[in-house]
Amino acid sequence: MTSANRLQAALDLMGDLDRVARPADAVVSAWFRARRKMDDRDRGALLERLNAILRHRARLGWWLERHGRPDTPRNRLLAWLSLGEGQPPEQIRRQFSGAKFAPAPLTAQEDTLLTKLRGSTMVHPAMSQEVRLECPDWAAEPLHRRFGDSFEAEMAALLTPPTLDLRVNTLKADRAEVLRALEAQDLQPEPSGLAPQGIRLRTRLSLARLEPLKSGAVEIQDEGSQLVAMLVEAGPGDRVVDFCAGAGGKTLAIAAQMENKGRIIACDVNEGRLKRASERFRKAGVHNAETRLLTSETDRWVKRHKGSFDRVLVDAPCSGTGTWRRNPDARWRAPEEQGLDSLIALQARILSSAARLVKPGGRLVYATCSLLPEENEAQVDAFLAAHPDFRILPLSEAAPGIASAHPVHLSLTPARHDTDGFFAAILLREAADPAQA
Ligand SMILES: C[S@@+](CC[C@H](N)C(=O)[O-])C[C@H]1O[C@@H](n2cnc3c(N)ncnc32)[C@H](O)[C@@H]1O
Repeated sequence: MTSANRLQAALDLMGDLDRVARPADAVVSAWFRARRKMDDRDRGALLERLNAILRHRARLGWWLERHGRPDTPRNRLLAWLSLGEGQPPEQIRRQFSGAKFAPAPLTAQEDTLLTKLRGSTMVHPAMSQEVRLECPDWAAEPLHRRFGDSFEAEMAALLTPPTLDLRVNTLKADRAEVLRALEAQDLQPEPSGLAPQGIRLRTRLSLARLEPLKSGAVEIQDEGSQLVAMLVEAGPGDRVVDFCAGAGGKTLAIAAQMENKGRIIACDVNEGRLKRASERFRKAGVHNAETRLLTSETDRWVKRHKGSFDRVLVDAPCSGTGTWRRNPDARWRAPEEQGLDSLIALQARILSSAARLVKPGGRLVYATCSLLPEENEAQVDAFLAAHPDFRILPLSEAAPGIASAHPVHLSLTPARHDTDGFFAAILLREAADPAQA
């Protein structure tokens, strides 16, 4: 592809992203599926540019507004080429040639925009802190409250490109063996600092090159997510529920901890995700997991299985504020679709319903990939106030090796831990007979 063809491809994809109200990664996957023949290098370059534009969305919008131009894919791309890539107007003009598979020539207004942007840098002193740090209005107040003096550092960390984290599937391989295989491919793998089965890759690569991924010896999973699954501490033979299992990322990690013994039930209200989970179980060699589609969090199945499980994980639907490194577009979508308040109410209902499944003496883990206190500790406090038969197991007792950003619960933040933002609270149900405890 020529550089002009790559720009036209970026415009097509940005147009789809603006039109389709779905997460960027889903839109991008669909777009590439329809263009399977695209060269790996073109694909990599396109993705890199697109992600950079997504990570600079507020700042690019600020510049367009300053110069009285609407925030369209074309204007955004022009502003990016000028401010982000430092391309001079004449170079941009040459690529917007109107030739086949190249963008249409610049209009007079677009040309003026480039002239005005020439010599400016991405950040301007008149920008608010929120624009400079790409923090949407809906999340600014709770994030300031959560981070105080660390707000700037945490928001800046959320703007860095994510690393690629892998979890070794101990049903098929061990970490030393996978590390050796990745080293042999010259991928410079590093064992994760906190997750015992984690491996971090910092070199950019096409996933098609990752042999252990094809064989099911590793899964892609952020280190924070691996730690949440670890806190469930499910053992071989346990009966476990992963209540909001989605496509089974944490179910897979828990099943491996259980050495394929016992039973883990992956529940969700989304049939498509559970289908993907089943496929992943097969590929990973997991035999002790099954899926259960729920009609809602109060499905009759929950009532029928009250008090039946040793471990229950609630990986609740949330604002996803902790995953902005990976999903930069999520800032500008979620959770306005359903509203933060209704999301918080849903989390409370899910937690309280899933808690019924826990045996006396059993463990309930409530987790989110949110950084907002109202989805995390406030949610746990409200649950405990309404459920006196549960108490907290402090992280310092459950996993003393993890230096959390919260005194009692697991709280991982991008600036402190170089992981996605994650929260998890471990709740124990009092044993009916104190001797059981
Ligand atoms: C954070 S995601 C789960 C991610 C998954 N555990 C993983 O590790 O890959 C939250 C999940 O909650 C599910 N969900 C939403 N409402 C629910 C409800 N009322 N009951 C159960 N699950 C629900 C969503 O479909 C979504 O898959």
